[in-house]
Amino acid sequence: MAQHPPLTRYLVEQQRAGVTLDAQLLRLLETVASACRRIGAEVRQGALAGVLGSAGSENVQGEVQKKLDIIANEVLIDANDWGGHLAGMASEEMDDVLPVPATYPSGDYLLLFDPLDGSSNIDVNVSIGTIFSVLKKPAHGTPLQAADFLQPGARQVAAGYCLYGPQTTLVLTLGRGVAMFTLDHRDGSFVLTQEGIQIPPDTREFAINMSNMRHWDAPVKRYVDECLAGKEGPRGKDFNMRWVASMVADVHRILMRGGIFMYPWDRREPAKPGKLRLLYEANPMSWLVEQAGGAATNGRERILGIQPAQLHERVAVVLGSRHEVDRVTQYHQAGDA
Ligand SMILES: O=P(O)(O)OC[C@H]1O[C@](O)(COP(=O)(O)O)[C@@H](O)[C@@H]1O
Ligand SMILES: [Mg+2]
Ligand SMILES: [Mg+2]
Repeated sequence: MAQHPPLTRYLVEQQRAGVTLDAQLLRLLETVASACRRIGAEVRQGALAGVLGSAGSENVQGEVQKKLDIIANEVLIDANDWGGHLAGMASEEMDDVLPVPATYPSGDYLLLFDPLDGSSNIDVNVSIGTIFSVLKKPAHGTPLQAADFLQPGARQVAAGYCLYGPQTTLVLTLGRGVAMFTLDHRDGSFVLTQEGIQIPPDTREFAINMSNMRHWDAPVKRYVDECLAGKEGPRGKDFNMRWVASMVADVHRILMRGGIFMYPWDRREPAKPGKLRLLYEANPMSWLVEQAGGAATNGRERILGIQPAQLHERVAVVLGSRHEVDRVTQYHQAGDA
């Protein structure tokens, strides 16, 4: 293998090594990568391309959409809806699922995405990204329906994200470990720069939005209090804290050097299980983290085992270094007992 093989070569070698990767899935992954390259180009142009600021609209979840949320969503749709590899798409920014238009051949796969993660960071030039998840369309022979997308994360066939930061980085799993590709801006190719990424099981770094502390449940408060107590506390070591407010950047840091990320349920909107979306954010990130030897739960159960009941379902998220995630999960389970 060349020192930095391009994405296509990596995919073909995965296929040869026994990963189930048919021609449609191969095209899908290439297409998502090239859509991310285009989104990344818009991000880099920023004010020069007039892509910053609010779009003046709201998505189905009542969140104000930024111009880039909409642009990224459109780029992903335009790139994917004609190629014969997809049956349909679902996005954080679309109310309903989008079948491939009848004028184009339909494929076997479903693509789910958070087109632009970390929207609050767009206008301040902080890392943002695109998160994606791929499922197989159930073979029921009837037209595409929203229920086709309601599969537990354990059934994903591919998942990843593209981080638009100081470098543009594509991170991917096909169920055999996690690989990272860096965009070579000189020729526009994603090349393999790291394989077999492993998250250390222990960490001294946690990520949570501390401003919500007064709204947390007791197990989360206990865990963070113990971290804050440092060397003198029950953990016997000092912890550091990081919070980018772009899940994609926080998860990338954890894949690179370990840590724990939490966006738990809180009392602000008690009817919502959490802020993050199960299908577009939690499932793909949880699979990546598990594939890198980490763990991901909603505080009580494995995220990848959750049967989704609706498209835009939310979930509490605790993911990262295995021993820390286990600890937070045990604190919840002890509280429930
Ligand atoms: O602003 P808060 O409450 O800290 O939330 C930050 C979280 O919200 C998100 O930005 C949600 O993603 P979107 O930008 O796709 O809505 C996560 O990326 C991040 O972890
Ligand atoms: Mg997001
Ligand atoms: Mg988003």
